[in-house]
Amino acid sequence: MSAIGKLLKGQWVQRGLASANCRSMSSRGGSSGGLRVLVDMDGVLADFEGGFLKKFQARYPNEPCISLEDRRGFWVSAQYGQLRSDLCEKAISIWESKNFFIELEPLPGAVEAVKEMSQLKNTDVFICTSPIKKFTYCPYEKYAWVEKHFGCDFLEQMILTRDKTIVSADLLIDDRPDITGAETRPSWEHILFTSCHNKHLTPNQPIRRLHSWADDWRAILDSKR
Ligand SMILES: O=c1ccn([C@@H]2O[C@H](COP(=O)(O)O)[C@@H](O)[C@H]2O)c(=O)[nH]1
Ligand SMILES: [Mg+2]
Repeated sequence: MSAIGKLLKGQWVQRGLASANCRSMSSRGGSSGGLRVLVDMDGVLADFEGGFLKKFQARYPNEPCISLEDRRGFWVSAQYGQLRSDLCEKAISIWESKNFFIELEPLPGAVEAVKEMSQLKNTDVFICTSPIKKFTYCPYEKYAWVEKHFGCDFLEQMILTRDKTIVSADLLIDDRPDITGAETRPSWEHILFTSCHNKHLTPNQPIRRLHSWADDWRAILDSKR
């Protein structure tokens, strides 16, 4: 049976019931016409790196792994592949598995900060995240994660795209250092969110950082108003 067939037969029908209260009209949505902020999900709101390491160690207890302290580079799979070539596929198998994305823990202060940000006057907040191409679980679970931590009204603010350069905004808060795509001059300023994989990095271009959600994100927003 195709992946879509399986989804329609099982997962969506079953889990869709859990979200029945999200079917009604939302009170969110629309735009204030003010500052537009895109907030990435993996590595900014959700603890992708911590969740990955925990599940990798649980599934492959006899394989070597890379501590968060030793992580370098955005691509987890690439660093595991350098450690030993077959570990690349094993790493990928972790985030391709059911319940990987939904079970990620929020990063400290992330949910509180984004809820507060979205309540600010003249401020429109969107969660902008890239799904993996193996779509069986990831896109569904990303929506479910936002519903779980922010409530169903926030689903109006979701943008799933593998090319963030074509999304127009004032700011993009994202842990990936190199964000490229079809648009060579994106409208947003990229604020690099510090993560275990990028904290040692000195980017070629000057780039502002948000070191954590305890850092002064309000000042960054105000600097663009
Ligand atoms: O080695 C890796 C690490 C992460 N991914 C996936 O990339 C995206 C990252 O999304 P962002 O919106 O840039 O945070 C996410 O879906 C990870 O699962 C990967 O494919 N390989
Ligand atoms: Mg990210």
